[in-house]
Amino acid sequence: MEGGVDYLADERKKAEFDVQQMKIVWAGSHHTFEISDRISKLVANDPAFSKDERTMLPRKELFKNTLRKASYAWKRINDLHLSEEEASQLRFYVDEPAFTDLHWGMFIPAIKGQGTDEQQKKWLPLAYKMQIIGCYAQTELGHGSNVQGLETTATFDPQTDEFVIHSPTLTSSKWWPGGLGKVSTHGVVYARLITDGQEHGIHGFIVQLRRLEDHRPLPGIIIGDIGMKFGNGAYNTMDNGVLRFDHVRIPRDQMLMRVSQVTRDGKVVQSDVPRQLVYGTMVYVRQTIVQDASCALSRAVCIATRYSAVRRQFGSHNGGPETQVIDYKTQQSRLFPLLASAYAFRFVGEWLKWLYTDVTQRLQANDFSTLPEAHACTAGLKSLTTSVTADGIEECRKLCGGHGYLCTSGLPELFAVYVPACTYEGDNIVLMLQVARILMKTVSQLGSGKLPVGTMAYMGRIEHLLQYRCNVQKAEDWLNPAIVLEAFEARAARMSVSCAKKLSKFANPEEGFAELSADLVEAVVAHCQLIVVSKFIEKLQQDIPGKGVKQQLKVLCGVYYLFLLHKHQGDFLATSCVTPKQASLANDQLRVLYSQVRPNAIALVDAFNYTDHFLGSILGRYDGNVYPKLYEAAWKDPLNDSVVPDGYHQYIRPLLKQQRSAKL
Ligand SMILES: CCCCCCCC/C=C\CCCC(=O)SCCNC(=O)CCNC(=O)[C@H](O)C(C)(C)COP(=O)(O)OP(=O)(O)OC[C@H]1O[C@@H](n2cnc3c(N)ncnc32)[C@H](O)[C@@H]1OP(=O)(O)O
Ligand SMILES: Cc1cc2nc3c(=O)[nH]c(=O)nc-3n(C[C@H](O)[C@H](O)[C@H](O)COP(=O)(O)OP(=O)(O)OC[C@H]3O[C@@H](n4cnc5c(N)ncnc54)[C@H](O)[C@@H]3O)c2cc1C
Repeated sequence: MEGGVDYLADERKKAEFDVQQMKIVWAGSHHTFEISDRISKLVANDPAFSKDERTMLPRKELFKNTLRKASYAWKRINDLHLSEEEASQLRFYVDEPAFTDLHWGMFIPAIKGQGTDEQQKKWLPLAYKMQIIGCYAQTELGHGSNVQGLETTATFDPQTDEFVIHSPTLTSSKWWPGGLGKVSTHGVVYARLITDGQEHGIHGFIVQLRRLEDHRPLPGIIIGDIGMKFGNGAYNTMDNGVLRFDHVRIPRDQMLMRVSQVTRDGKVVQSDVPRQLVYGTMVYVRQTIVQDASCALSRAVCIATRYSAVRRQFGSHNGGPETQVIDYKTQQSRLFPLLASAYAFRFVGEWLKWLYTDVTQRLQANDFSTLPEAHACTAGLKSLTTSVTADGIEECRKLCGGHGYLCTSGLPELFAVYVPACTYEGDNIVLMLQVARILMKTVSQLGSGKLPVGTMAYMGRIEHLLQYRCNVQKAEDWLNPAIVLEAFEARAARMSVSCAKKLSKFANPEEGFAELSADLVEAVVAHCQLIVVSKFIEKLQQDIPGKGVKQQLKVLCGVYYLFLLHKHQGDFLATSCVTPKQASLANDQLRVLYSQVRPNAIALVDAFNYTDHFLGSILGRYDGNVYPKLYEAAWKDPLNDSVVPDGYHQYIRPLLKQQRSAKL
């Protein structure tokens, strides 16, 4: 893959499986592997996409550099006639948050999902050619999670056949939309629809924000960037923006009208599409965020695993080499569950993509029956995977000791870029509580004859799950997927039923829900972990070619669920799903699996097929040549440009002089 001496060659020789085949499993297919391999190399080999100085640039330079890269990327996409899939891979491997993420990831999907055929025909060609650039302007200074609480108004004026978009208060200023601050010419703006003095809820409107001639804001529009965010480089390449409207007029046909229409005389007509489709873009993006979680986590794990094999501490015998830190059981027990989680999230992300595609096809045929399942799965899995990934990146930084704290390890920037995923596209707790509502509704309907479907189907066997007793006798019994699935199902079902029972004691269900919300979130976590475990197990039922590939995946699947069982043994014991003895056997089996991962660890992270450019980490270099490169990089820091620092004469010399004269 990369040239030069391979300091990890001995580790690579230990692999017990076909790494090339694992790369294809990770990519999803031969086709996606070929594209991602080719495009990642194309980006890595082009100096215009260098990331070397990103964490050292002041904001204005950083932002301009992002604009340069985005414009160059667009030129490459067109010059090379890249397909939509190849273009999106190219943007991914450029690896720099930019306005284009929101243009392609939210603006266009919002028009596709909520616009009528005519609206799509009018706006999409302009957007596809980037003749207009769009953002998704929903969140306000005063309201983000509570979408129904948004204050921006869109009042229909029947005299002129226009909507008047207005920000009535400071807190109604749009605040956060990516790409809005400095770039977008247009936005899908969410506002309260008012016709004839009556409110009709939140709807999306296509609003032009800047003149196409000179990029100045249109009359009545105040627009800018909201300021620096957490971390060096990181998400500061993005112009998250603020936007205010002073009675800005747009034609009536710029309200996205798939869900509801406003007629020429100001009547609001609901189509038979459910109103929740106004939230459809969020469902789409949450699904992509789950896929993205496996990328971010695998990247951190790749860095920490390679470095753990390079790094040696203690244990030298007769002057021989010290022990590789990856051989410490504590290191393995922190690192390998994250490696297993990266694979688990990959497969659940793959499944969620399938689910989303299926729901979209059904929606097109006016079948809305699977929308609640799509909402529950995307909301729950987005929350679970982003929380684990953000914590996992930080754990990987700690696994790299002191060097992990250097920007050249790539981990601080990765964490800073990634951690807002726990907040954007729905705060993780708020989304978990959405799933909790759906779980409680499902439990309350048990026995009514309405069978739970999709990922809640296991609740249909509630009687059995409430009586279930785990029959694990010895550690290896924990390798039986059927036993594991039942234990996870019973735990999730019992936690939900327990919450439902407590809820039923409250006279006011909303009060009960608020009071029990922390317990409800725990029940949702159990439910979502069950989904991930079951999708991993399902993946193993497929035909997976390649020497030893399936076996490695079985080991990783075992690590994933046994680690969860160990970490959450309080839940499993409290719900009597396992006995203390069985929990202890699970932990014994987990240690056995760690020792099976160990020889394959480097090959398992090689299977992600990341270039050194994409990893952006000296510690994670493919060749393991860490120390000379760390040493070399230190001298490139601008602080080392001069031997005597700027400020010496002003601040250090007078200090030293003063101490000398005090002594004399
Ligand atoms: C390759 C492409 C990559 C592109 C992406 C790049 C990433 C870029 C990085 C960052 C982008 C970040 C962008 C943003 O952050 S945009 C803003 C996101 N904002 C949010 O997510 C807000 C979160 N809040 C909400 O979603 C909602 O307000 C709410 C929490 C769900 C509450 O809403 P509301 O009060 O209206 O609803 P109820 O709780 O009363 O529920 C009513 C019924 O509706 C159902 N429901 C709720 N949401 C949905 C949905 N999304 N889809 C379908 N159904 C939904 C809910 O279950 C209730 O159903 P019931 O049957 O009980 O009536
Ligand atoms: C980097 C970044 C990019 C973004 N990009 C965009 C964008 O492109 N477009 C856009 O429109 N928005 C964007 N956003 C906004 C984002 O969607 C919101 O920040 C997010 O939805 C969370 O809402 P909030 O900020 O109002 O949090 P709040 O809701 O104010 O959350 C604050 C705290 O209150 C808790 N909380 C809130 N409600 C409840 C409840 N009912 N029960 C229990 N606890 C609760 C939360 O858990 C949290 O701990 C972006 C945000 C970030 C950070």
